[in-house]
Amino acid sequence: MRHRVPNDVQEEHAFVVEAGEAGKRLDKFLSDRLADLGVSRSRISQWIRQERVRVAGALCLQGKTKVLNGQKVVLLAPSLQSGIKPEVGPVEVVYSDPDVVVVNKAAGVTVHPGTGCESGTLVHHLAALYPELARFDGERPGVVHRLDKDTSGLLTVALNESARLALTRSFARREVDKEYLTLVHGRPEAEGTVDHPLGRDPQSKIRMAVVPRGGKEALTRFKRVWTSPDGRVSLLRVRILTGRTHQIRVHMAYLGFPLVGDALYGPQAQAAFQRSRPLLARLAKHHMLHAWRLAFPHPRSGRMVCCEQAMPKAMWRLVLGCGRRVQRVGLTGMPGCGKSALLSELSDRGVLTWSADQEVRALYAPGGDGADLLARRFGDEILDDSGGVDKKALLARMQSRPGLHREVEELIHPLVRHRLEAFWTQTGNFRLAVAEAPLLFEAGWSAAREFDVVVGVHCSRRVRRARLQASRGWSESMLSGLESWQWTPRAKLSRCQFIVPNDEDRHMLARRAEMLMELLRRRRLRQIRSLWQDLQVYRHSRAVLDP
Ligand SMILES: CC(C)(COP(=O)(O)OP(=O)(O)OC[C@H]1O[C@@H](n2cnc3c(N)ncnc32)[C@H](O)[C@@H]1O)[C@@H](O)C(=O)NCCC(=O)NCCS
Ligand SMILES: Nc1ncnc2c1ncn2[C@@H]1O[C@H](COP(=O)(O)OP(=O)(O)OP(=O)(O)O)[C@@H](O)[C@H]1O
Repeated sequence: MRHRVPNDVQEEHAFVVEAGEAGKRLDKFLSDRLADLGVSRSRISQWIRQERVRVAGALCLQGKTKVLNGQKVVLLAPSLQSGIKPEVGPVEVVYSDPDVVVVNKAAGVTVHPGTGCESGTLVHHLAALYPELARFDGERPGVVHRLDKDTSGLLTVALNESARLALTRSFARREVDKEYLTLVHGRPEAEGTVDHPLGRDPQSKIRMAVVPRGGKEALTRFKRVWTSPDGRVSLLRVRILTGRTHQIRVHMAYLGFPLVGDALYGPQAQAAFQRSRPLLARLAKHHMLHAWRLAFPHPRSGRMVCCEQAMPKAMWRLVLGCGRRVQRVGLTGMPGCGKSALLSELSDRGVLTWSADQEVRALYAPGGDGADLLARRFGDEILDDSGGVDKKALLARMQSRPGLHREVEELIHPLVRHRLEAFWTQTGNFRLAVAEAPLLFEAGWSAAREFDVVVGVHCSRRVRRARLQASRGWSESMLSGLESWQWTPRAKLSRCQFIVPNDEDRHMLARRAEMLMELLRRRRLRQIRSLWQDLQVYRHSRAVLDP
């Protein structure tokens, strides 16, 4: 009878059983002899069943058959070459040994070939560096887990079959600790878990979605590590306990915090980001997701291999860019202390400035919103001939009716605050912006949301009184009347981070303005340094094998 020889036979391996091997099972004998090639026992059993093995000239279909001393065992194995043609290309190896290699995949690189991507993938480049990968068949040589094309970070690849099996087992048993870093729009809770099944989006062929029925179980945990001062962007550490397609992207978008750069799951947030921070948005060409930490038991020794990979440059530059915003300084103090004088010294030195009193003047001008509101409340007699607010008349009313000043403030302060908010959004590339507001604390603007720092100007009442008398002709009763509507000097100054004394002349005030600018600059640098320190751990790479 003629034996059927598989027609794809490519390689013949012939061995003679030695005395020490006699009595071994055939499959065990072959797997020991082929160990260097990284061929698994299950692959050998398959070959035996496929009639590829002859013992002493006879076809043998039983792996359990015992081999005898001196017998010739011939295996007609299919080619052990993989379908991947090695290509020289960039690969950043983070860790490697004879069994396993860990690489830092760049965003935009596909891991293995698939439809529409036949060459130039990471495994093509790896095959050029590690010829042993050619022993795997198929198009995913050594690949034991995956990273999406646009996700960057750590990827483990097995270099032989037994390592592949061991690593696949470790992943299945969740012995692998894999953590991602991601930048999302908005400010999620300090930490959270998303437990919603995922399936194909019924409305789109390319999207996944949280689906009410028929989805696959999906569990994502995150911790927020940093949020930009304007609350627009946060950096998260994320672990996924299941590995569904686009899991992190879909789950975070579902919570309302899509990934920065993710036009598929966060098109609106991305468009808004592009509008408000066009230069920064250019850094987010793809979604900001980076597999930064990977720890797995070594497939041979079982010792943990721990790798950490710094976040990519574009992601770090985005964090820094979003972390750096104009320093918002509030300036306040008692009437006549010299707020406007200090503001003009700062403005002369290139600082961007804003003044509540000037905004009130604009609001009170003919046709202004303030004039309109006050006229509706008090009638046209509060307006002068041009249609603007008659400030003398208004002040006289405020002084004559106790409590009326509060009513005026309640009408006017929201308008002023609105203009202050608009001012913060128009600070362009300025590092420092100072907003003068006599009633900053009284109006409730002291919250950290409005200002990074509040500066108080102080000078003795005697000096204030004299200056106001000389410059504005204010009487003692005028001054004390306005003061009675304000907090005391002590209450104001105790809430300020910096105090600028102003009892001396203008020359001295100019020097103090320069000193203040220097102190504010140092404070800005300290804040940037502390951001660097807080996020230091995500900017360094290391690979260690635990003892
Ligand atoms: C009282 C008004 C008519 C006086 O106008 P005028 O042009 O003469 O002075 P100006 O607006 O430049 O204010 C001068 C100083 O007065 C003091 N002052 C002004 N308004 C108030 C007030 N409501 N309570 C206490 N002090 C005040 C501040 O120290 C201010 O710097 C005017 O300030 C006003 O309408 N104030 C109510 C709105 C307000 O609270 N403005 C303060 C800034 S938000
Ligand atoms: N160091 C100084 N030396 C001399 N004059 C000064 C000095 N500082 C301020 N002045 C003058 O004192 C007056 C009051 O100062 P300024 O208008 O700056 O005070 P303010 O705090 O803005 O007061 P208000 O709250 O009433 O608007 C102005 O005429 C100003 O030119």
